[in-house]
Amino acid sequence: MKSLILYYSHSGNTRRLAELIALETGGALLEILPKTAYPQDYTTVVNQARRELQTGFRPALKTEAPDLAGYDLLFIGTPNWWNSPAPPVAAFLDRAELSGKRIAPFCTHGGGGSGHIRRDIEVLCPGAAVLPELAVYGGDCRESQVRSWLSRIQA
Ligand SMILES: Cc1cc2nc3c(=O)[nH]c(=O)nc-3n(C[C@H](O)[C@H](O)[C@H](O)COP(=O)(O)O)c2cc1C
Repeated sequence: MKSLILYYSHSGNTRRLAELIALETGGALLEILPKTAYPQDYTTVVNQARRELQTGFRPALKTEAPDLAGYDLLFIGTPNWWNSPAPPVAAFLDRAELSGKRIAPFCTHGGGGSGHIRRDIEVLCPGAAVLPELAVYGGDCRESQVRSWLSRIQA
């Protein structure tokens, strides 16, 4: 079974989790990059993200949509931004044709868990089977946690 691990990461936590999932599954990694990087300053990015999420803004992406035809399982990773997927992830999913795919969401967060990320991904991916998510606190990802999630979702 071929899998692809797509993710956006602002400060590196979700990237590290994506890399661990790639190691455990042998799947390919693809980082979703916005054309304009988000500011590093925490308060600035928090306010920008709140505005974008309130208005449903979709940033332009540097990452081109790959051909997803050969993949049965797509891992979709995002930081928890205001309980939602980060706008670059929503922008990617908005354009992708994912009907009939299995989607495994994963996120990192600052204490709020996965918020409504899984539900938002379901709305963004009509016709896809969205599996239970993995939510990891900050950079605290452990092989054992990833392995038990992978076995739970039969990846
Ligand atoms: C714009 C923004 C909004 C955030 N909102 C939340 C939130 O609502 N709940 C939460 O638990 N953590 C929140 N966080 C913390 C991040 O989810 C957490 O630090 C995450 O691990 C960052 O992942 P990254 O390093 O891959 O960017 C927020 C962080 C940012 C920058």
